[in-house]
Amino acid sequence: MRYLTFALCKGRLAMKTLALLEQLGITCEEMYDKDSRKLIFVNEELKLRFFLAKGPDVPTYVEYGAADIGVAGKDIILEEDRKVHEVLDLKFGQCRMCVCGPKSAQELLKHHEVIRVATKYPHIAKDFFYNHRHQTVEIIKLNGSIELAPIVGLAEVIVDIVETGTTLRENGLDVLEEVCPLSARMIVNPVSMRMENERIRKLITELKKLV
Ligand SMILES: Nc1ncnc2c1ncn2[C@@H]1O[C@H](COP(=O)(O)OP(=O)(O)OP(=O)(O)O)[C@@H](O)[C@H]1O
Ligand SMILES: O=P(O)(O)OC[C@H]1O[C@H](OP(=O)(O)OP(=O)(O)O)[C@H](O)[C@@H]1O
Repeated sequence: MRYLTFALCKGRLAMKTLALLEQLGITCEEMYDKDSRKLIFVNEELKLRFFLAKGPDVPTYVEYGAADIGVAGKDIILEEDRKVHEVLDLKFGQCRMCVCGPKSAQELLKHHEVIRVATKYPHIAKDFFYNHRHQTVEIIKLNGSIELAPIVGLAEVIVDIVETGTTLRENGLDVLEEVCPLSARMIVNPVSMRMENERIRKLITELKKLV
């Protein structure tokens, strides 16, 4: 039996993914050691391997087959648009992709003005404004603290993740429009899906009972 390799996201989703796998008896003790710099972990008994990667890299590993299976946020899956099968909504990491800004920007949206949109997700933002709203905008790519952009005058609105709404509230911004709901998803390499069908199907079926 060959190893099945899992690519998991570092950060917010990591522990929840491990906790879910643990419920199926899939454990990887070494992975919980926060001080370790080790990147890949093996469960010899089940012939599984796990590694943690930066979120946006997870679909890349899965598309190329360097990982058979991945877990990543729907935001990342949409933004990266890789050739992978999305097989399961894991239901944790729930949040929303939204257009946000000061209340005053509502008018600019309403009149389809050519506004500036700051975001960590240029692909999602472009698709939403061009294909859904049929509005021409200027997309400005940022890498974090997106809420700053309308405050300092870099953009009129942002496209970003909203979970509790605290960041928006504390910065005097509002949700102006919802783009889509998000949560963690399981993705599979298309070739692995065929070659390791039985093992992967079994895993999906067992996970489905838990989520
Ligand atoms: N409040 C939230 N903010 C951001 N992402 C969230 C939130 N709630 C759930 N998520 C999910 O968690 C994933 C991001 O987790 P992570 O901790 O890696 O955040 P990040 O800020 O994007 O990472 P980094 O700090 O490396 O830029 C997202 O892809 C999303 O699907
Ligand atoms: O609605 P809330 O519960 O406040 O969560 C949403 C915030 O959390 C995320 O930022 P993150 O902490 O990942 O920092 P970043 O902006 O630097 O990526 C996201 O980009 C929002 O800013």
